[in-house]
Amino acid sequence: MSAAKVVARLPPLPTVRDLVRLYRLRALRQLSQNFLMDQRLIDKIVKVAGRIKCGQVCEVGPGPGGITRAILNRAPERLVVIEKDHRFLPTLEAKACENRMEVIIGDVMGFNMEKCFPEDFRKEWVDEQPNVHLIGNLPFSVSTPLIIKWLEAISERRSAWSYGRVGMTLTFQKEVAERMVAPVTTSQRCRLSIMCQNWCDVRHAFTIPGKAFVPKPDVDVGVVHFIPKVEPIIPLPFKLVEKVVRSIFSFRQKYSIRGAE
Ligand SMILES: C[S@@+](CC[C@H](N)C(=O)[O-])C[C@H]1O[C@@H](n2cnc3c(N)ncnc32)[C@H](O)[C@@H]1O
Repeated sequence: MSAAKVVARLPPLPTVRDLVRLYRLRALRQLSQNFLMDQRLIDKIVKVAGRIKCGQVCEVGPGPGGITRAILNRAPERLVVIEKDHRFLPTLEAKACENRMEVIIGDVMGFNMEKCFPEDFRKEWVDEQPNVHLIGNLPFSVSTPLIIKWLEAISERRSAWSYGRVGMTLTFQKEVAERMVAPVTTSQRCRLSIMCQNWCDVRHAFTIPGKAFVPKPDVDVGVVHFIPKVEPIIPLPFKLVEKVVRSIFSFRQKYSIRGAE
């Protein structure tokens, strides 16, 4: 028998017309609905997350499920998705039926993320590295408050975060992504740079042009990868670091010192 290469045949990504037809969908601006339609870029985001096979994954804002499908293709042990817009429920549930996937319809802002990761998630550790991931093409409207909330969870080593090792692959407005990774001497250095870099190793993996989304946002998008540090640079409580950094930057701003936020 010839060793013919078996290629998994996946249905094509929904086109904008499909989306409109399937959900009678109008992208909701208030939910920052900009859908990524480029399969190559979707795969690239999931690749940045690293080793997902047999891991625990949580996706925020799956929408019609383009990234969800790319995650499922990498065979995680379990995937939990959290989506606020109930119009996506039928499509997401259809995916969930065939896979180890759970769909939660709700607001991620008020959601206790620890619920996404099971008690025994430590079983997934490989060479002392847990295979636990948080992935999301985040809604711009809540992306910065969300990362602050998750950094606080990492700093307090809460439940699934308690070992401080949940890797995060998330999207932000390109400018915000650049500020997150800004080194000390640059003008982009701000409060967010210090907060992110204190608890995580942060990398701006790549930029997605606005035109890759439907509808097209006014800005380009940066994909940022966070690996929580085992120990923070400043080993103080989150709120205290936040307060100190805030006052330093408001001082810099007041006296017009370069690099103030
Ligand atoms: C930028 S879109 C990304 C959609 C899809 N993942 C993609 O890449 O094409 C953001 C998604 O997050 C959802 N969303 C917005 N606010 C949310 C919230 N507070 N909680 C959960 N999901 C939210 C939106 O409905 C939308 O599906």
